[in-house]
Amino acid sequence: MSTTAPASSVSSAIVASAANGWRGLPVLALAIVAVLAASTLAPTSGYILNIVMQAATYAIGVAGLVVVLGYCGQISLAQAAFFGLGAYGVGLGTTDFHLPFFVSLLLGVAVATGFGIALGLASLRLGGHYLAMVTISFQQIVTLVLTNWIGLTHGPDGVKSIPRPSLPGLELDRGDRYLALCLVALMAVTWYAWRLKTTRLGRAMQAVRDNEIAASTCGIDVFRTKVLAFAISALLGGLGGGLFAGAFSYISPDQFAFGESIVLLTMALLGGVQSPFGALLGTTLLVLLPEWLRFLRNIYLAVYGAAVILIMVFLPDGLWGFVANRLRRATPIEGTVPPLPLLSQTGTASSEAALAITGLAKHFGGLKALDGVDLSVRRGAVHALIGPNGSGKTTFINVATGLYRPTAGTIRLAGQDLTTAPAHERTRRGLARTFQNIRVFRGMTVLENVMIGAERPGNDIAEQPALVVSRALAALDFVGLRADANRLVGTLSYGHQRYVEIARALAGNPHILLLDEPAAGLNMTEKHELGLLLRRLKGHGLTILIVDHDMNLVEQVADHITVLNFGRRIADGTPREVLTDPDVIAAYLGEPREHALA
Ligand SMILES: Nc1ncnc2c1ncn2[C@@H]1O[C@H](COP(=O)(O)OP(=O)(O)OP(=O)(O)O)[C@@H](O)[C@H]1O
Repeated sequence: MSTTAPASSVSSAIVASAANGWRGLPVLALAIVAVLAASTLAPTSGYILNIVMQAATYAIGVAGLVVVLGYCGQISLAQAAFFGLGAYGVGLGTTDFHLPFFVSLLLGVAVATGFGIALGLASLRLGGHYLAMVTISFQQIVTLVLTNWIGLTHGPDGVKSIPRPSLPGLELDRGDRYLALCLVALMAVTWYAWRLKTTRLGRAMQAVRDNEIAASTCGIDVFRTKVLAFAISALLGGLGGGLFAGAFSYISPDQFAFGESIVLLTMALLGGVQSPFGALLGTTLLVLLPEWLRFLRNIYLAVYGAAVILIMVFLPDGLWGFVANRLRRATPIEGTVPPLPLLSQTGTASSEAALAITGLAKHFGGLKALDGVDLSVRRGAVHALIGPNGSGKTTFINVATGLYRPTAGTIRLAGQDLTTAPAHERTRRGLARTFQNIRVFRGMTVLENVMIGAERPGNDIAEQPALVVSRALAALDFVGLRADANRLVGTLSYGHQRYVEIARALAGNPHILLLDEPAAGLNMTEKHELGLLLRRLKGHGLTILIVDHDMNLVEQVADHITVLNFGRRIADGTPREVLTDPDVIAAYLGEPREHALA
């Protein structure tokens, strides 16, 4: 079957870049060797060493912000708290509990990660500013505990004489060697964060950042993704803090207070929060800038602040983002790919119900947006749902796809009851949709958008990165957007963004596709092209439920029509039966459709 065919006919470099970040591993290995060699030239103690050590350990913590904020879009103002938990893990573990350095580091990182998961769990109920407030509160609690639980933390006096580690045959007590350890950890973390962006989890995070609702209807478990982002971010914060404690041998609560979280956030934003290289750049600059500007004596803080504000106002993507955007080239992807599996289906409808909905009701307070609607979409058929504005069509699609909980009724997909299943679970079972108001992932390329569709849990190739790329390219081929694969999706026209949504849905090889007003906002030419596309899909036997006001489009493709009015079903049958129905003419059409009468 075509689904298991290799993607070798597509440029392997493109497939690798889009699907597999392991390619950076040899570079990482070389860089580590270079750093180890260069570190022998570093001073064993002193000012320069301390500055570089500070930048390296901070940058590890800032990489955590890249994951949680840059990739996943969740504002965390508690990174200094995680940094502090890692630092105190090492500080207290090595001095008071006499544990080996690396065991203490592991404990500190584990505690930080545990609290990171707990904060992530808060995202189930809270989002945006409220979640940010929770992270601030957590930050303050950690500072208070570090300051006031004197019996454990030594309070404001902090922890002194923190030792550095030693490995068999390698004494890391010397400054240059410990610096080498920090730099190796930094490079590994930077590589990991960079690679994460091109993995399935990284794409899921970016999808959640760009559009949570669309992400959930692409099969992404939004809550789990956020918790993972918080966990990884806290883990990296704890790691940076643990190494920081060993670097300076003394820690105190004020080093991990709220102000430091702001400093870490500023580092990420200044360099470019969507790239670990940006975070590295921002951290290096913010550690070095105050040192460089010291000759300005009393006004250096003002100049420093002004420089940071100017850069952030005029370069909203940060310094790295600014350069990366300039260098971005949307090169087309050459080569052939296996066709979409749906193209091998037959074009005949069966009597079996792909989607069976009975007695569906959705009430918003006293408003009955849906009131006991029955609707059955036959496998292989194109079923249209029409009705006047406000009759409940979009609500129907939202309830069917799990974005709204129904007030009453049942929803069965291929015989399975999904009435209470969350949106991502329905997508896993093969339900795909597009939106009336386009919902694409704006920070990502066209190809990445469609890859997220191909990675739908339950899709046969979801776990195989190279095949995900070729499936996404096949879907783009189908809608005619292959040449735009490497463009940022937001640069496409409105009509083409709709096609990206359709390609995203098709790449997941769905059992049924729900199209919510696909012709809305399109011009006449685009509507004509959309009609042709839908006819091609119909020809391949894809089961489709389409909502639209464009009766020409509906007449072109529909095998069956259901009409809603005030949330109730007023007609259901073949296009000829429905479009000549006096109730439908009175409620919606205004006058009989000529084609239907012919
Ligand atoms: N989240 C919501 N909260 C409250 N009322 C809602 C909500 N969503 C929809 N409604 C109401 O439910 C009714 C049906 O709206 P819906 O958007 O489903 O209609 P529609 O048939 O899709 O309309 P249109 O063709 O204009 O898109 C409307 O009265 C609308 O105001």
